[in-house]
Amino acid sequence: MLPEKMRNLQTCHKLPIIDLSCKNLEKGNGSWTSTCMVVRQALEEYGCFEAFHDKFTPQLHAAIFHALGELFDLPIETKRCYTSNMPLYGYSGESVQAPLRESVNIEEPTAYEKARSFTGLLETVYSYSKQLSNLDQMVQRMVFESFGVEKYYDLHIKSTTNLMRAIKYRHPEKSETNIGIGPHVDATLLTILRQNQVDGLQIQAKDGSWIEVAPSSSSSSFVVLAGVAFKAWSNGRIHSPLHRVIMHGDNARYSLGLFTYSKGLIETPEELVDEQHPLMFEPYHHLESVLLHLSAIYNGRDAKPDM
Ligand SMILES: O=C(O)CCC(=O)C(=O)O
Ligand SMILES: [Fe+2]
Repeated sequence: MLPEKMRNLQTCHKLPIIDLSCKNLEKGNGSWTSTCMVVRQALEEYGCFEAFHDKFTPQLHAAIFHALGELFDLPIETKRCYTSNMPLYGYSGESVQAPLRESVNIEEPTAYEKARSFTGLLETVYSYSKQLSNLDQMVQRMVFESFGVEKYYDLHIKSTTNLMRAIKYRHPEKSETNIGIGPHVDATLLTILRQNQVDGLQIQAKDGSWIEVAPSSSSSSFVVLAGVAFKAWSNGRIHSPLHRVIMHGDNARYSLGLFTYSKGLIETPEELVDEQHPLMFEPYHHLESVLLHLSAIYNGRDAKPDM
């Protein structure tokens, strides 16, 4: 019998890869419709896939990860000045729970002015989030279409808001844990992640095994992950996977995430509820409940899931 650690990584799963490049996809054409179904299948089976999207140039990626390196190299006193009125937004330093991890969390809608007045480096990161947001909206539209409820999409997307998170995981010292962030689900609708060349993200498959995510280094590659809000919205059909970051090797890992929330209600469309699929989740105020949850963590109480 293999030790538990190895057994859990023994997996024949491979994360689905989906090409969402605009040159191939036009809303309404055949490949758009079939790609909507492929996105749905990936989110139902894994809650996650690797997306290719051709709008991001290698130059842009080089500039972004260069900016991230400089951002986290700023003195700790400077980073701590990037604060927010909202709990856990702004700069979040290394902690007992995640000793390798620091993050800078930029929230909309005040983000632009604030990021700009803090440092030009954050402005670069924030402008990138605008492009990621287009990808996010495209995936959400595809999900709505794949479930035949596109009539709700426009209203839904108007009420969404994003958090852009820049993360650094330093490599662990010999005596330290190699856990960058422990297993959690995101409370988002969707999370879109882009990393530097250092892997470490793992996604739990439905059978309990961990899939090591090794995205292509192409500037067009992103990891798309469903949060619990999409699971609730879809009446449990979309899977929201546990995921974690494990650090290997000597290099620091940098990642950028776009985290999407609704400022309104998460409510399952009536079309997705019937006798075989009774309502699993009562409607709830998304962002409001996430912020309440964060306040609970902030006040030292134990809470799950992560934001
Ligand atoms: O750094 C990553 O790739 C994952 C980060 C993550 O899961 C989170 O911040 O919720
Ligand atoms: Fe996460």
